[in-house]
Amino acid sequence: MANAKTPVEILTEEEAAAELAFLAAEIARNDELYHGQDAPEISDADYDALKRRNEEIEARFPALVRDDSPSRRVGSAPLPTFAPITHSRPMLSLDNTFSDEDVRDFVASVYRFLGRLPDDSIAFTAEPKIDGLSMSIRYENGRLVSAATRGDGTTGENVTANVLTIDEIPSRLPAGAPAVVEVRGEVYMAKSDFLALNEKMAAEGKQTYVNPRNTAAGSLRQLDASVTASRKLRFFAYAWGEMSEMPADTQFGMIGVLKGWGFPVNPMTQRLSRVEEIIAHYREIGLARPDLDYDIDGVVYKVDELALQERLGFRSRSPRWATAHKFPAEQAFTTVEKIDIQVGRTGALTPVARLTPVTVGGVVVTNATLHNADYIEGIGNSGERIREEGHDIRIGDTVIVQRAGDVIPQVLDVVMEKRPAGSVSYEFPKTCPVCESHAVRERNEKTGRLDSVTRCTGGFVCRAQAVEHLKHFVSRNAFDIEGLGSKQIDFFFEAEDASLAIRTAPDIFTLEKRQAASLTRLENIDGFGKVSVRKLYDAIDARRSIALNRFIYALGIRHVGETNAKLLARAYGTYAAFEEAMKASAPLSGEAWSELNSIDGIGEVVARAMVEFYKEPRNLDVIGRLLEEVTPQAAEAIVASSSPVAGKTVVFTGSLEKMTRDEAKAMAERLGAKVAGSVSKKTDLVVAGPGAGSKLDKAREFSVEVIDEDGWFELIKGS
Ligand SMILES: NC(=O)c1ccc[n+]([C@@H]2O[C@H](COP(=O)([O-])OP(=O)(O)OC[C@H]3O[C@@H](n4cnc5c(N)ncnc54)[C@H](O)[C@@H]3O)[C@@H](O)[C@H]2O)c1
Ligand SMILES: [Zn+2]
Repeated sequence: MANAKTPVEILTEEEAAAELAFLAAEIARNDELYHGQDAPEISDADYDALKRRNEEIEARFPALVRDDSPSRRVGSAPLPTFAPITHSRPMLSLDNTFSDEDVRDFVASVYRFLGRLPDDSIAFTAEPKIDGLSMSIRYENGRLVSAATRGDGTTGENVTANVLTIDEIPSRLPAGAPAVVEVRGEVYMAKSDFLALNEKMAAEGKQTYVNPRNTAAGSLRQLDASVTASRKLRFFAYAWGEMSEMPADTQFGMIGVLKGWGFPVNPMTQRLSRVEEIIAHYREIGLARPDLDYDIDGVVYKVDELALQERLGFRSRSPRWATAHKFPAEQAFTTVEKIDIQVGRTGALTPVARLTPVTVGGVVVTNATLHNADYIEGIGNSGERIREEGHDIRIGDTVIVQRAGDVIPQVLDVVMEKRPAGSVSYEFPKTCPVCESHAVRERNEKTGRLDSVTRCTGGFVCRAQAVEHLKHFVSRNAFDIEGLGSKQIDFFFEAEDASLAIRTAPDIFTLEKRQAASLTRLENIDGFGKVSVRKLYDAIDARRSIALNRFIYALGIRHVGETNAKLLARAYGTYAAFEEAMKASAPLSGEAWSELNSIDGIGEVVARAMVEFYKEPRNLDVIGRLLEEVTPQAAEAIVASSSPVAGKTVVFTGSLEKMTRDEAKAMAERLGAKVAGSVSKKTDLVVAGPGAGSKLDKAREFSVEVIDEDGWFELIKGS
């Protein structure tokens, strides 16, 4: 029996008929999923391949073309949930071209049809093909009266209420517009709005959407128009239906008219006449594509002169005067050759799929991130199933990879039919591949779910973590040592010679001393020279004194980023006080612990991470050696000593009416006060607005002075 791989040239008539029947049903099914449900099951490239196969077979066996052939149909039937609208003029599809050769053929066919010679110049417009859903919007006497989806090209769905919520679509036309106007174009969702929507869905623990096009279509076809209104849809006008009067006689002229009426039109639309110019514009739009805030899947060429369009006319499902030049698919099939594990600074184990190289949208892809163990198993961040039916990813699997712009390639799905017999599910390592320490997944105390990240417990023992730690230590917001970047760290870390090796941060500061006593000279090594070595030593020496917050940040404690490091430096003032407090917090109770937790901005997760860090003797050893070389400066005392709140610990609570919480905090800190998030024995003053609750009770318990906002302004008056 023939299959989709059998060359069309050798199909028997019987086989061809059977395959055409199969394709008609399969394409109709996918049309319904895509256009009807906004939930396609296969990629656009796969869908286009089915369509092409159908066309090729029909071209060889014209007598077998079926009445229900996909080459004669547009879209899918309108959903019965919406009232039907019969289009005054059909809304058709476009013929596709995939190569420069196809484009030349298209242009030649236009010349041929019109009986023109190649040196008669026929103008074409070239404009991006927006990946949204097409809409026909009817105006009578300047007022929007109805809006319809394309449906099956003849009958669409009445979505007037939904379309009225789209800001970019005018509900009235300016005076002077013809009595009947039908504007056609594409409703779409901006990529940025799509990402924001998905972020919101994820934050609410809801299922996220797959892509902007399906989301736009789904958002528009809502029975409740207020849902549509909340979705920020946009519009590009590029065509028209019934017009009681034509305001222009070219495609390009009509676009100008639509623009004048207040419709957004695409700024990359151009009028060109030579094929080479058309192809050059296609490349230009292709290059701009990753940076556009909306998805496009090709460039549409249309004969510019409307009189010529009329002469060229239509085929059953598309105009003869236009074609869509598609971009190469940004998805492709390849196989997973193996799965490697990378180890980061905090010990996170990240799986990476090594792929058989494949070109995706013009770029060769060899790797794809697999994020974590759950992702490989087919489980998303909130426990939901990802990929179709939660397919897991296995070594040897054929997968669909996708590249969108500069984003790291993703594995979109697994082709289950091609899974090798006897394949086994991937077993995530239980030990670190670099140091062989145990790798664990912590349990989130709040949700009870396992953390998605698997971590190496090796800490300083782990070479991978050690080298990433060093890179963090010298990074821009930490020690920022000029001439000591990621590349140099790799070199020094791997160096065998003891006078060159940098394995932990203190080694950076003993390098010059060790070198002075050694015969292996850094300046003789490729990539270094006398001058650059001297510069490096100077840069290192320049950091022997460093701001406390940078020092704390450089330690690379989990969850302690720049902001937290600043808060800690400010709260403790000196490194000695900071370290002492962290050690004293070890029991996770007592005064030091509650003081740590009362620092505004420092949450319990951060506090715990610091306590853990300071419990580890190896960390203390490294810090001890580091402090022999480096002096963290005491955090600048910002205390305006004359102010009545200088040196005091203040807590703001309740709803403040005369200042925002941030303002209050900044004001207090400027006056030398320390602002805490909760009331403890150490609190000197509580400023309470209306609705202050438990903090007020605490204040009474510790007999802390409580004042209201007015009292606060009275107190600091003049300072
Ligand atoms: N994955 C699937 O299962 C599946 C199923 C059906 C269709 N599809 C995809 O949908 C598309 C086919 O649908 P189609 O029949 O709408 O054909 P089409 O996308 O090839 O072209 C026609 C449509 O392009 C749109 N368009 C965007 N910008 C335009 C412009 N500047 N000028 C004119 N038209 C413009 C219009 O909405 C028009 O109806 C293909 O991309 C196909 O891959 C995918
Ligand atoms: Zn390790």
